Amino acid sequence: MTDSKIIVALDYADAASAQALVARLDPTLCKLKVGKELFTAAGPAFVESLVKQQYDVFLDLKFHDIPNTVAKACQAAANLGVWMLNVHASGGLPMMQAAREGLDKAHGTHAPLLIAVTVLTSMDEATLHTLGVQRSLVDHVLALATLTQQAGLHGVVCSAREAAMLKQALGANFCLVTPGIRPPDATLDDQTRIVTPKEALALGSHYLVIGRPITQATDPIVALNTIIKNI
Ligand SMILES: O=c1ccn([C@@H]2O[C@H](COP(=O)(O)O)[C@@H](O)[C@H]2O)c(=O)[nH]1
Repeated sequence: MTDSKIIVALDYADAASAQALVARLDPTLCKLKVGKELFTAAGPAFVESLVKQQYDVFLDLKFHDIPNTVAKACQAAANLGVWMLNVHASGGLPMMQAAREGLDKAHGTHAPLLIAVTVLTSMDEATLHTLGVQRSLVDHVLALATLTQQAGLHGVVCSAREAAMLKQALGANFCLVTPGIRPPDATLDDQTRIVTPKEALALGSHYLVIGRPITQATDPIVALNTIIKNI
């Protein structure tokens, strides 16, 4: 277990490419995130291999289904030994409560942190409105995060732009995990609600999820160390 606040998103097409980077990293330097691309390609065995290499692993599969299915999926994820996993808050209170209860049954005191995605950091307010959501993006994030806290989850995925507001509304212990992190000179890619690493921590993010600014850099280790130095 490292106290690093950086979670490197291992968004690779296969286990070999991901492992090539992992072998150059150090579990004391950062945590790792496995998302839909790598999990679909490499499966649970690769997640377990990262855990065996002493990494804290965030399994970012964003479960969203009927409560029973999500509860069982969370149990299966917990059995891989991951440090954190997530569901979509828009699955609603019964789904999130079932997820939490599923984890309680699976792992007792060693249960992973369970968090919920509010509004994806790629999404802006106009896109949110096309889904029929009429309130502002910030109000929607707050409503989903409040529901997540009511369900007894440990925190949320949000943009660091919403971190200060959520910290004030839901308390300093409610975990804020923020993707959409971009160093000052980085490209936006498909993210819209971006924040620099230093600013994200100042705003109250507990963990920064960083993918392409590290993985697509000419030298990912140099990119990671530069970010660490700047924060
Ligand atoms: O709202 C969200 C939720 C998850 N993500 C994930 O984080 C990383 C970000 O990667 P970058 O390359 O730094 O953009 C990626 O794995 C997403 O699936 C997110 O971006 N936003």
